[in-house]
Amino acid sequence: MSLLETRSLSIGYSQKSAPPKVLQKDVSLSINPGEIISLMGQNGVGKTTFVKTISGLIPKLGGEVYYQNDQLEHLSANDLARRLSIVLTEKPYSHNISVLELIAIGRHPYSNWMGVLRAQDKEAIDWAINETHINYLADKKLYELSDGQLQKVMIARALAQETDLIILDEPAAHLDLYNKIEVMTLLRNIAQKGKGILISTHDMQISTQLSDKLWLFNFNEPVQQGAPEDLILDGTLEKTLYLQDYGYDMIHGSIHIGMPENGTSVALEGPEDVLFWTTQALRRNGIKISQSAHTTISCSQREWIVRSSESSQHYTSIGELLTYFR
Ligand SMILES: Nc1ncnc2c1ncn2[C@@H]1O[C@H](COP(=O)(O)OP(=O)(O)OP(=O)(O)O)[C@@H](O)[C@H]1O
Repeated sequence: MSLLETRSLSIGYSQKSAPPKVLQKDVSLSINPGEIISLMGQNGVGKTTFVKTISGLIPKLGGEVYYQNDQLEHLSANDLARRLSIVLTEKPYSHNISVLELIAIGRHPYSNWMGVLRAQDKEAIDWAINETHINYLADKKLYELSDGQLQKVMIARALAQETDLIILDEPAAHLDLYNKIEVMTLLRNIAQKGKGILISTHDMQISTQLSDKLWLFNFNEPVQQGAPEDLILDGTLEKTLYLQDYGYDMIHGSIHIGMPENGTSVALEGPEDVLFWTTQALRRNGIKISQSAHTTISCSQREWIVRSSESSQHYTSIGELLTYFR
């Protein structure tokens, strides 16, 4: 049974004295237990609107949303909070509460009418704090946290809620690489235990390395979905994100950011890792890599030899090599 399913869902906003602004229509998608899905698309395409619509925070324009076969409209706020936890990019309303108090809010759907925490609530809170490695922050007030620390705390709050489905809007936006990898690994482990995870993101590493599936939103086009690797190889990802003009590198899943070519071209040879970084540096400086060029660079771990018909020059770093072309 799907944890979440949308059937012919239309999302967007009603407007006074004008037809509704429809951002996406006919969206039929589902998340199964154990899946991590990344929702991607350009700015303004409707990702946050989709997340808010399926969470019942804003009204849909048409179609249906189901949680384990129950229609969203038929679930009470408490029922929904036991099935779905959300980490939005918006900051919490009050910054004057402690990390522990915020995470305890995640237990609200389970605690009694006075909000008293039982042993199992405390266990869930401890588990969430341990999994996100934020023990050292537990007693701090939210206003004392950095953006990245607050982000991990918000993830811990969602984990403490112990729902089968977790939705995260840009979970790594404020995280350094180490913490991002930690959170990605954590999400993978949680998914392996049978939870479903939906991430709205612009982060190519999260979407293509972490996710089982991508949902790609585009303007005035049907939603595309599939394994990231399939959508990369058939060109769908490149097209949906409008990367064609920037030379999307399908082999490394990265973009070439460089100067316009300046008329210089070189042929390169050497070990793969050195070639990769040498290529990046040369392209950034407008130099074209062409195996038929007259100038050749032979790379090794510590030496770059530039050979042309007139000369042969030795360099011991990429930084030095670039001086040859300047
Ligand atoms: N409350 C609102 N009323 C009317 N239009 C809105 C409202 N909120 C957002 N929009 C518009 O809806 C469109 C989609 O916004 P949304 O935030 O869903 O995009 P997004 O895909 O999440 O973008 P981003 O990648 O920039 O976060 C935008 O054009 C935005 O201006």
